[in-house]
Amino acid sequence: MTIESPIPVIVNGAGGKMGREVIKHVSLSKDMVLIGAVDKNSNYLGKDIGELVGIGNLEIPVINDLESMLITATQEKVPGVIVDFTHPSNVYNNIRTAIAYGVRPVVGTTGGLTEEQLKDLEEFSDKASTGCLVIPNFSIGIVLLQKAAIQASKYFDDVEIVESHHNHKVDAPSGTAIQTAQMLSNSGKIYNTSSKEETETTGSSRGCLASNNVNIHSIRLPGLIAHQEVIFGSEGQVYTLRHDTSNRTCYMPGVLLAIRQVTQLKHLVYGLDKIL
Ligand SMILES: NC(=O)C1=CN([C@@H]2O[C@H](COP(=O)(O)OP(=O)(O)OC[C@H]3O[C@@H](n4cnc5c(N)ncnc54)[C@H](OP(=O)(O)O)[C@@H]3O)[C@@H](O)[C@H]2O)C=CC1
Ligand SMILES: O=C(O)C1=N[C@H](C(=O)O)C[C@H](O)C1
Repeated sequence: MTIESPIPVIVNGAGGKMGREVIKHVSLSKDMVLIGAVDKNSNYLGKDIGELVGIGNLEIPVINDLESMLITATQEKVPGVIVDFTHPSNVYNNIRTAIAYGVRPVVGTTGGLTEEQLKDLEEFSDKASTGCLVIPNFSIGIVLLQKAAIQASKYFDDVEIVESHHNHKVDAPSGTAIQTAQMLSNSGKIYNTSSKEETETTGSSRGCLASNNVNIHSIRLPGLIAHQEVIFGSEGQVYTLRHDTSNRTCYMPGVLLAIRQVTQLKHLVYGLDKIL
């Protein structure tokens, strides 16, 4: 019987809301070993990440130097994985740098990749034969909502998305809403053509127009975590699909699955639905 080495995992954005959950769950997973915690927030630098997230000393200080962490990962027996929950402004560079070092990225950060950048990363990952997962939403509930929305879109020609998040979110619309609109558009259908030509008295009252004319509306309020409604309408009826996040642990089964799956991949995959 061969005993497989645990997957070495680095968490980037380790001190943030998502990073802290990932640290806890990776530390509890027998087939993974946490080797590093990166965060640029100076409040966390030098502190032990285990102490910071409340699970006891792990002897892993938070550092700000991503590249030196990636070099450390290359010295491990098996290829490492880096989980990124940071900020839209740096995510493209983080992914490229990780792939260049042969460390597989699992990316949850939203709002930071243009279509061109995603395409470039696809090519780069392919050339390097290094797996990469870019996942706008790690919850199973959203995957199921999106599947139901694709079904419903065969019968409804009018649809709008309302996404609501906590007021610390920096990107709008949410990555999940953009992905949902893209999924609804894969059929080629152009939505909402029945609406009258409109005048917006105050700017953007009708939200933004995403793929194939799907409107997305973004709400930001304290007290919210992450919520999405996909609302279909036709003559005499409204059909609403809704997902609510009450706790960030809902993302963790998806994150752990992604860490395991990315080690088996040699190219970039977009979306949790593709690896379930
Ligand atoms: N895919 C999914 O299922 C989910 C995705 N997300 C996405 O994940 C991202 C993070 O969310 P969340 O944890 O709530 O955000 P937080 O702001 O709570 O955490 C992000 C952390 O990363 C740090 N950071 C910012 N820039 C860098 C950098 N260049 N290098 C290293 N660390 C950095 C931040 O520091 P500082 O405080 O100084 O900015 C902070 O400590 C967002 O894009 C969000 O939309 C969130 C939930 C689920
Ligand atoms: O910032 C968040 O919180 C979330 N971001 C992701 C997104 O933009 O879709 C996923 C989830 O909605 C939570």
